[in-house]
Amino acid sequence: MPDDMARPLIRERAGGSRHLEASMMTPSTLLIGILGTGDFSRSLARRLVASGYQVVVGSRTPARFTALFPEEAEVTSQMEAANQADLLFVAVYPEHHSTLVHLKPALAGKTLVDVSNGLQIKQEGPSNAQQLADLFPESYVVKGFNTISAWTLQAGPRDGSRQVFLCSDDQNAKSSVMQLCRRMGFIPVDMGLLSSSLEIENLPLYLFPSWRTPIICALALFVFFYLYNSVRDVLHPYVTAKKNNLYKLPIEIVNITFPCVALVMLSLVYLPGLIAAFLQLWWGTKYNRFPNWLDHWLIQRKQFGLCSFLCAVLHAIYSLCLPMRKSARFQLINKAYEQVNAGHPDSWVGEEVWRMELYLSVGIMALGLLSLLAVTSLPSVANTVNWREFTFVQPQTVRLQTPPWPRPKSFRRTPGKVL
Ligand SMILES: NC(=O)C1=CN([C@@H]2O[C@H](COP(=O)(O)OP(=O)(O)OC[C@H]3O[C@@H](n4cnc5c(N)ncnc54)[C@H](OP(=O)(O)O)[C@@H]3O)[C@@H](O)[C@H]2O)C=CC1
Ligand SMILES: [Fe+3]
Repeated sequence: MPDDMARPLIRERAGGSRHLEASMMTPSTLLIGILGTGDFSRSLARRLVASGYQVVVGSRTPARFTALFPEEAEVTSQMEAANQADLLFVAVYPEHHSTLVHLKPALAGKTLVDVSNGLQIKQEGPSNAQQLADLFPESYVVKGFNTISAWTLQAGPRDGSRQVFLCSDDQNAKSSVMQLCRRMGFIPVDMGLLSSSLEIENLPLYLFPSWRTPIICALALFVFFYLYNSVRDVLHPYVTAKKNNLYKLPIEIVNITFPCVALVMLSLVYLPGLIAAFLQLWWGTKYNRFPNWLDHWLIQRKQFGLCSFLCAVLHAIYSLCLPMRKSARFQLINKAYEQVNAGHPDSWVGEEVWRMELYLSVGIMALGLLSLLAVTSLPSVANTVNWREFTFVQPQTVRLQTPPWPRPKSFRRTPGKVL
């Protein structure tokens, strides 16, 4: 039995376990074309080949780029690719779409996937996809894949961005692209008709869309509490007792401001849920739509929570670093005492204290941000690791797609027999 135990449950192909996904799929008869040989095209070709598709790439100068594509993909002229392929990705910048018009007869009746992105957010159409549809009225244009980077395509959909937003005026064309999308390991999201393409093209241009309000909120609260604490702990003692507490501004005041912000932000995580529950009780139904502001607030609860967590982490780091500051202060005061004792009344210690406070607060801030970065990048690192390589459990796709073994006799095909 030792030999049996040593044999792996899932047999590796010559190319290694990374090809497992492709090997489990039925060989596709669909020939996928890609126009353009840029970064996106190369990554897409790799992904399609790995997903079991036949790929033909159309280039203006095919000989120059053949070596950059996987062996299984054929690199040929644009016309040849347009003639051969059943479905084509247009991986060419939108300003060059018009240079493809000579392919119109070859592309008639075929599905064109427009992957292009805009350079700036557009509020009004026509979108790139609509312009492409106007250029090729006899083809079926599907908008999609523009939110997936060339890097994600190449690495495989293991990190967070797995959703592919698709839209088209032709239901069949959209369905075939959705199927292709699933086989490549992505999750298609149907966005309806081609008129939604403007929205899809704008998506990658929004920078952290759901973070804006929570970050503005956190900053506004920080400023408010910082001013309040400065007035209470620095200005008030100065006015009433002529006590100089200015040294507290860079570290101590910041340190007591963070928990205030963290607590208020945490309450902002729970508050919209309570308001929503109250509204539902008030209406007596859960089928009414919430007002827009509440809807947005509910969606951004995670970001509010993470901002609150950031403030709590910074507070913890500041608190841990306070003893460090106290010992440095002690040493400085000691030096000042020695200087005064030695007959130098104009001591430089005041300036030194300021410098020390400044360095310390900048250092602590950097430390806090770095630790937060490390914490937030952990989930994506965890996603990038291929856990299958560490487990002995067969992935579900394998169990679902391998036929039962040994097959019942009645299911076996007799070679040469016409059914
Ligand atoms: N890179 C990315 O991560 C992403 C890119 N996209 C979209 O994919 C499309 C392609 O992007 P990308 O691959 O990065 O761009 P590249 O500049 O790397 O490639 C563009 C390709 O277009 C082809 N092309 C065809 N006609 C022309 C022409 N007249 N002038 C210049 N080039 C032409 C060229 O191939 P050849 O010379 O062989 O004809 C060229 O390699 C763009 O619309 C972009 O918005 C979308 C999401 C992510
Ligand atoms: Fe505390």
